[in-house]
This record gives sequence, structure tokens and C-alpha cells, in this order.
Amino acid sequence: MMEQYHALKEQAEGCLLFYRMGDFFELFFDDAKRAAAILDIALTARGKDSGEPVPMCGVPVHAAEGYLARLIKAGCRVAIAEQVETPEEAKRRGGYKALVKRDIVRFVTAGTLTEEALLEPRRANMLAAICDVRGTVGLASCDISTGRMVLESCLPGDIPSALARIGASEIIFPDSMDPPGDNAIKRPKGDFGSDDGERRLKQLHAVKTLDAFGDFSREMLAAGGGLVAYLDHVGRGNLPLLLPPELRAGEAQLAMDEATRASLEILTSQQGGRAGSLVAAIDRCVTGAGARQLAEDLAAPLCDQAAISRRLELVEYIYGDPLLRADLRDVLRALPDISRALGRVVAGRGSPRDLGQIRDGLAEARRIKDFLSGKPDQPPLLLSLLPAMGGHGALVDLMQRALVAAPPTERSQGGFIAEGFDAALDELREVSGNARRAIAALEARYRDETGITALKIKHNGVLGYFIEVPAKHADALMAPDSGFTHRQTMAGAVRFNSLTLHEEAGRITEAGGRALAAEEAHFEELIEQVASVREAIATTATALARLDVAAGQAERAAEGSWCKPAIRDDNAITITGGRHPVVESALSATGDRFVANDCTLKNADRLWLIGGPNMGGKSTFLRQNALIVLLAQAGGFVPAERAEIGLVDRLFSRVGASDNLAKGRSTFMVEMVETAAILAQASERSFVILDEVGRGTSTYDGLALAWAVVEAVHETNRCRCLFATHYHELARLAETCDSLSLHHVRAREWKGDLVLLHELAEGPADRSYGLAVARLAGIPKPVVSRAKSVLAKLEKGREETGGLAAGLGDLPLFASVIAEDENDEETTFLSRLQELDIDALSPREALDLLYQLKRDAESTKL
Ligand SMILES: Nc1ncnc2c1ncn2[C@@H]1O[C@H](COP(=O)(O)OP(=O)(O)OP(=O)(O)O)[C@@H](O)[C@H]1O
Repeated sequence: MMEQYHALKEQAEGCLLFYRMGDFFELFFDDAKRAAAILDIALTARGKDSGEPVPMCGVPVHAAEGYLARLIKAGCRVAIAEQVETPEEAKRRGGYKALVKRDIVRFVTAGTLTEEALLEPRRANMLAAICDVRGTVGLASCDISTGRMVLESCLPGDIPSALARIGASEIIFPDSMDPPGDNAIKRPKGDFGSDDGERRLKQLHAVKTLDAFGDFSREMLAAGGGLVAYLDHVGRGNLPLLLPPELRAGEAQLAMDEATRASLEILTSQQGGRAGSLVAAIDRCVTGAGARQLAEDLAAPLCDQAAISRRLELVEYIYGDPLLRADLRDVLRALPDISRALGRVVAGRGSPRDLGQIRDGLAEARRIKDFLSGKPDQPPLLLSLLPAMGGHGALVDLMQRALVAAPPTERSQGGFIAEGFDAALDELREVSGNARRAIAALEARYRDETGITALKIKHNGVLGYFIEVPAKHADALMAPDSGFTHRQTMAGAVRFNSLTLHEEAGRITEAGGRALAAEEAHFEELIEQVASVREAIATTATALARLDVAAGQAERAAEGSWCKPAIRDDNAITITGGRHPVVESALSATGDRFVANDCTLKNADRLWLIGGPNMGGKSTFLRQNALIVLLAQAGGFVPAERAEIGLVDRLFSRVGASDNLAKGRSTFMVEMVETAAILAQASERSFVILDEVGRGTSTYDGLALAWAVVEAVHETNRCRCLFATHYHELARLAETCDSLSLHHVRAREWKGDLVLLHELAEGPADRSYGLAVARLAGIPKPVVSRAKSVLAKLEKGREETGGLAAGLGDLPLFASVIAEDENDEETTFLSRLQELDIDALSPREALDLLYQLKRDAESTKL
């Protein structure tokens, strides 16, 4: 056995091996140790290997899903080795001692799950494949549970932000590339051929060309091919549901890098969970599919004014009719998860219950369509969704006739095909029903004949049907001419058979077996019918999810008095009475009120410098405006009285410093890397929020950097920007930067206590309140007093010397510094040429020098 185990373990490619032994999956050696620790189950030993006891643990097959879920969550991958022949077949093949053949039937990995129990209903589970083709990177992403597949390409530098947007639980990459992330899985380069990829995709969707789906580049096809090859590998030739690939157009989306996503806590909070995130604060979807669609919308807001308006109009339509909203949400609530049921059906792991869910979901979709079709003034998006929600009449009708009302998850016991669907099946059921009734009659007859009132006819898996009497009455039945044959003696009871019982039982078994086979045949047929129209069913599911998102957004807007934002094609942002959805919810839970604030950025006033005390609400204000832009471009209402958003192409957020020790970067380093990315990428169309740049280093360095960054954002990037800072000295930038204005969050000291008003006002912050905040935070009185005297000394010094910014009066303008820098490089270059003694150079040296000069010229951008 161990030999077979080791051979399978070899094929398991580092995954935990679930080795099927009867009713258990067993794990051995290090697998057993690891799994036992994660699952908190007993680690025992089985036999010996090279004289050492073999560590072992096991999980019952019927409960395996729960254990698998925990292992996957803990970052494991699992290979399932099943018995692929029965013990009888093994005996026939190799004699009495032959070992049952086992094979790995599938791999269970984080990105390839379809089981209901292993998936979170409100989160998409993404698998991504990445592949570099001549300097451009192809990305394929797929939610296996619903079959949606998207292909895109990006530059190598954009890989982290693309992967952050996709949020895959598993990433695969060719062994010729560097790993793109911690959870990435290396696969053979051969799997990522673009020709192969194209062929695979064409074959999968039975088309001669992929043109109808989109114009896919070589790198996209390579990544798509790699993804399909991987799925083929983990399913051991059994591919899950894959819908035709969609092309993702990069420009149509609001770009956000990984740091921005993390800092805005879009799908997960800084604590790592969904609680406290943006999506948790706004999700009012009543279906899992809706919640997943909402998360996708928030992860990839749009940049296309028309597309955003279409979504907004649908939300407005449902928002404006509270009765329709309530009715619609009620019917949607009862909707099963069609896309995931479809995913399981196509992956070959569907159950009768999944078919029932698809039937009920499609029937419900039609009812929703009929309900909405009668309404006046439907917005364009709704009009385009409605056709997708009908059209499955024949299939629904078939499944309604074929399946019982609530089909079971387990199909081996039968009982899911409805009465009246198949006359032959009904007859078989009648036969076994009659036989069952005959057995009941037989029991009564035997009681009469023997006079034993305690006589019973029972059934179990080993003996089948048998007659059981208490031991004290057994003698009469033991008599040779009693008509009963002895089968088993138990403590206190004895079991018998009889010819009549044997015959009736035989009828039940035979009819039951044939009925099961008939049900199985119908099941396969239904599966095939569903699979043949999978794309149409998936489209229906997507339409329902989109409807649920809009209804949920409308509900959230009604709950919080949110407004429909106006989307404009300009560089302004005008938000009146804006609020932070997450902070506001948190405050309302404790009965506190959120103070709404305005934000009006336009070309002539596009950079706001915001000062004020710690805890005053600066970060909250910065974030709330970024979130309002994000929500608006995702096509939803926003927490404000009024909002006009000039389309943003890229959103950057650097709020709150954090170490990234895993990547070996200190707080300051992280801050600088992120700021560098903003300076390099932000355009006039971008929106940037920056919080306390320069805080992580010495005061002089910090102030100098903050100063230069503000100037660069103002002069070079020219984007809309909110910049929060504690450096009062930066206020002087208002003298030289025309489009910069000063603002502060208000605070007051009242009877010695600090009162934070969380209200934004124009003008610079009047003073610092650091010590007052420290006192609020519980710093011991003596420490605060001591700090006060140190501060008094420092302030005196500042008065005498002119303070930190004393020397900045004659600082040249930023633009002239750039020109100066460029001039510097030009001058150096020219003087190198002038000083050159050409006659002293050999031809070889001259050529080398020419190359060197060209390289230098390129690197200095001359
Ligand atoms: N507009 C508001 N209305 C009511 N409470 C608010 C508001 N803004 C912020 N707060 C409260 O104040 C707390 C601190 O806010 P925030 O972190 O934004 O302050 P900050 O000025 O950025 O502070 P620091 O400079 O220390 O980072 C928040 O957690 C919230 O409870």
C-alpha cells in the first residue's frame, strides 16, 4: 500500500494527499502532521515505514468538505486520491490480496473551488494566470464558480495593481517568469503558448475564430491558455464551466494601485476582514451574486460617462419608487445562486438540488421580467437587461415536470424525479411500493400465525429484509418445519428469513435498482440540457445580479439620504455635504453625529492644503472624497447632499503610514515609494489624496520633501489633490502656487479641554493642538506639563530665529529649478565633449565612448 501511496504522493506536486481508505480520507507522514495541526484532529500512527511508525490522521468522507475548507483557508492545496475500482474488481484482476487501484481524481486549490460549502456566498473566488510575451504581460482571470473569464494585458510595472484589482486567491505563472506574488503557483512554460491558448479557447467554445468575443493579443491568449491548461490539470481532464472570454479594456476603468486600494479599504479593511470595509458599509444586496457583482463594480469603477450614467439611472429608477424597490428586493431575496449552481453542474459536480436551483432561479427571473416589463419609463439599462431574464421557457417547463419540488443534494438514493414524468419509472416505484405494502401485510400475517406480537420485519444494509423476534420466542421459529430459516442470533433477539419475504424483498431491490438507474439517466439528460444553454443561463444570472446591485444601491441611498451624483467631463469635483460612509455608520452605532463637509476642486483651485489638530478629521475628509468619487464612478449614489464629479482617470490615496516588513520596507520607505508612484503617474485627470507626506523622517527632511511634493503636484502633475499636513510652514506655498488654497479642520479649546468640531474651514490652521490631543489620549499629566515647558522654549527659539521655514523666503520657483536641473545636465554633457581629445583615442575606444555618450544622453533625457 505504501508503494501506491508514495507513487500518488509523487504526482501530488507538493499538495496534501487525501488517500481514500473505505469511508475515510487518510493522510500520512508530514501531510498528516500538518493537517492534524490545522484541523486540530488526532495524529496517530499506522504501520511502519523503514522501521519508523508512520504518522497518520484521517477525516470521514461524508464530512470531508468542511475539513477541506479549513485546509484551503490555511493556505494548503489538496490532491484527492479516490479508489477507482471496487474491491471485487481488484480481486478479479489480481487475486485475493490485490490492492484496490487509486488515482488522483482532482486537486482542490483556493482558486478552483466550486463546492457550495467551500465558497463564501458574497465573494467572488478568482483564479488568475499571468504570462509575459515580449515585454507585455497577459492576464487571464476567472471565477470558476460562475465561469466568467476575462483577458487583458498590461505593462510589467502594472502587474501589482492589476493583480490587486482582481484579488485572486490563486495566481499561476510560467516557470520562465519571476513569481508575481506570495501565493503564486509555478507551471510549465509549455502550458502558456499563445497558439495553444488560442486553439484551446476555440475548441472550448466550439468556434473557428475568437473574433466574436474580442480582439485578443498574443499575451492574452498565452495567459488564457495557461489558465485553461491549469484547470484541466487540477480537474484531471474535467474542465469546469468556462464562459467565452471577455476582453477587458484598460482605459475604460478608473485605475487604482495596490496601495490605494488598501488605504481606501474598498473590499477589506486594514484589519484584514470585510467588516469595516467600504463594500460592507454599502452592500444591501439580497443575493450572493449581487454582492459579488457589487464588489466587482467597486474594485473596477468605470471611466465612461455614458456607462456610469446608465447604471445611475437604473439606481434612480428603483430609488424613486419605494414600493417597486421593496417588491423587487423581496422576489430577488428568494432567488437561488444560479451561477454557482450552473458552475457545479458544468464542472460535473452538480446535484439534483443544483438543477432545482437553476429551475427555480430561471422561473423567478421570468416572473421578475414580467413584473418589471409592465412598468412605465424604464431606463435604458433595465431595457437591455430584461430580454436576458426570459427565454428559458422550455427548459424551465421540462425541469418543473421532471424534478420534485425540493430535490436532494445526494443523488445516489434517487427520489428526485417527479411522479408523472416517466411512466416506466412510476411503474417501478409502484412495484416496489406494492412490495413494501406486501411486506407490511406479511408482518401482520406472521404475527397472527405465530402469536408473537413482538415480531417485526426490519431492514438493514447487511442483511436486507429479515424477521426479528425476541429471543424467548425464537424456539418456535427455529423448528425445521416452521417455514422460517435462521439468519442471525443477537443478544435478546433472533433474526429469520422466509421464502415469501425473500421474494418480496427481491422485488423491491430489483425495482429499486431499475428505478435508480432510470432517475440517473434522466439526471444526466437534464444536466446535458442545462449545459447546452449554459451561456444563456449565465447571462440571465448576470442580469439578475446587476438588478440586485442597483436595488441594493437604491436601498442604501434611501437609508442614508444619499444623492445621485452628476458625472461631468471636466476637471472639477464639487461635493456639498459629503460624508464618509464607513465612519458615519460606525459613529451612528454609538449615537454620534457625523459632520458633513464640502469639497470644491476646480482648475483654478485644484490643490487643497489641509491643516488642523490630530484627530480633527483630516484623514476622514480626504478618504470620504476619494470614496465618493469611487462610488460615483462605480455607478452608485453617494453619501452627500449634492455631488458633481468630473471624471477621474486614476485615483491615488496615500493615507496613513504602515510598515511593509514582509517586503523589507520601513514606514518611510513605503511612504516614499508610494509618493514616487503618484508623482510619476498622476495626470490632470487624476485625483490624489496625500496624508502627511514626510512624517516618517526628521523634521527638516520631512518638511523639505512635503514642500517639494506639493510643488511638483501643483506644477507638474496638475491633478486635483487634497494634501493633509501638520507642517504649518507649508502655508507659505499659497503665495507661489496659484491653484493652491489653505483649509483646516476646526477645533476649540473650551475650559481647558479640546473640542474637535470636525468641520472644514478656509484658511490656514491657527495653531497646533498636539499637547491637548495627547492629554485627551491619557498621557500622564507630568509628561504633558513637561512637554508644555519644552514647547515654550522651542517656540521662543522659533520667534528669535524665524522658525523652520526662516530660510525659505528667497527660494526660487519650482519651475525654474526644473529648468536649472536640466541645464546642469546639458552643461556637464557639453563640457565632456569639449574636453575630449579625439586624436588620443583608438577606434575601439572611440566607439565605446560613443556608445557611452548615447547611453548617458538617454538616461538624462537630453
Ligand atoms: N466629519 C466628522 N464628523 C464626526 N466625527 C469625525 C469626522 N471626521 C472624523 N471624525 C472622528 O474623528 C476621528 C479621527 O479622525 P481622523 O483620523 O480623520 O483625524 P486626523 O485629523 O486625520 O488625525 P491625525 O492627524 O491624528 O491622523 C475619526 O475616527 C472619527 O471618529
